[in-house]
Amino acid sequence: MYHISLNIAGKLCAVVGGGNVAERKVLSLLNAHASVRIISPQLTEVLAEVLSKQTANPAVEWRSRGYQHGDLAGALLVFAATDNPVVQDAVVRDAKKAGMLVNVADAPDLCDFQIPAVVRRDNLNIAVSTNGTSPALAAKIRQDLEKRYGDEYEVLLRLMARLRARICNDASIDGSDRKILFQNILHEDIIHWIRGEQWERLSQHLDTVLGPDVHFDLLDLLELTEKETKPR
Ligand SMILES: C[C@@]1(CC(=O)O)C2=NC(=C\c3[nH]c(c(CCC(=O)O)c3CC(=O)O)Cc3[nH]c(c(CC(=O)O)c3CCC(=O)O)/C=C3\N/C(=C\2)[C@@H](CCC(=O)O)[C@]3(C)CC(=O)O)/[C@H]1CCC(=O)O
Ligand SMILES: NC(=O)c1ccc[n+]([C@@H]2O[C@H](COP(=O)([O-])OP(=O)(O)OC[C@H]3O[C@@H](n4cnc5c(N)ncnc54)[C@H](O)[C@@H]3O)[C@@H](O)[C@H]2O)c1
Repeated sequence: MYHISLNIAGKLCAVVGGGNVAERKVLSLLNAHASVRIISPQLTEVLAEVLSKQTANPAVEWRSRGYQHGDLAGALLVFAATDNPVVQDAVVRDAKKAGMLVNVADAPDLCDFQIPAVVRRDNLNIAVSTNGTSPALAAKIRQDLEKRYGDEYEVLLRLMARLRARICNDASIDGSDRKILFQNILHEDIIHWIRGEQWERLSQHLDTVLGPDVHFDLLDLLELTEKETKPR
C-alpha cells in the first residue's frame, strides 16, 4: 500500500450503499469537501438528515434505488458498501473497467485504496493503516493517539506554519539554516508550554531562537485572542 493525501475538494465520489459503512465514508468525503453521489434504496438516519439539509447545496446527490450500470459515471473514487455480494461484484467490475479506483467494504484484497483511521487536528492528520488486516486495531490506535495528540497540536501547527511562511520568505536564511531553525523552534518542551498556556516562556524561546531581528506578534502567530493569552 502507498499512502497519499488526496485533495478531493469538488471531485465526484460515488458511494453505493446507504448503511453504517457508507455513512462513515460519506461523512468523511463531505468533510474533505468532495461531491458525493449515493446510490442506495435506503439510508441511515444520519445520511437522511444530511440529505435533508442539502436542498440548496448540490454537494450530495441521492439516487434512491438499487445500483445500475452507469451510476459511477464521472466519479474519481468509488465505494462499494452494500451488504449484497452480487452488487459488490457489479460495482467492482464497472469501476475497474472504467479505470476508476474502488474501495470494497467487504473485501480488503479487492480494494484499490483503503481508508485509514485518522486523528484530525485541523491541518494535522495522523492516519493509521493496517493495510486492511485489522481495522479494529487501527481504530484502537487512533483512539490512543487522540489522547496523546490533543488540540494543543493545532496551536503548535499554526505557529509552525506561520513561522515557516515568514522564514521561507526571508532571503537571508538559506535552506540548511532553515532546517536547523525549525528544529530549534521545536524545543522538547514547546508542547508543554502551549498546553500550560505559558505564553511568556514561549515568547522568550522564540526570541532566543529567531534572534533580535525577527519581530513577531505571538497572538497573531498563534491565532489566539488577547484574552486567551493573558498570563495565568
Ligand atoms: C479505519 C476505518 C476507516 C473508515 O471506515 O472510515 C476502517 N474500518 C473502520 C472500522 C471498523 N471496520 C470494521 C470494524 C469491526 C471490527 C473488525 O472486524 O475488525 C471496525 C471497528 C469499529 O467499528 O470500531 C469491520 C471491517 N472493516 C473491513 C472489513 C472487511 C474485511 O476485513 O473483510 C470488516 C469486517 C466486516 C465484517 O464483519 O464482515 C474493511 C476495511 N475497513 C477499513 C477501514 C479498511 C482497512 C483499514 C485498515 O488498514 O485497517 C478496509 C479494508 C476497507 C475500507 O473500508 O476502507 C474505520 C475505523 C474508523 C475509526 O474509528 O477511526
Ligand atoms: N469496511 C468497513 O469498515 C466495514 C465495517 C463493517 C462492515 N463491513 C462490511 O460492509 C458491508 C456493509 O456494511 P453495513 O454495516 O453498512 O451494512 P448495512 O446493512 O447497514 O447497509 C447495507 C446498505 O446497502 C444498501 N443496498 C442493498 N442493496 C443495494 C443495491 N442493490 N444497490 C445499492 N445499495 C444497496 C442497503 O440499502 C443498505 O443501505 C457488509 O458486507 C459488512 O460486512 C465493512
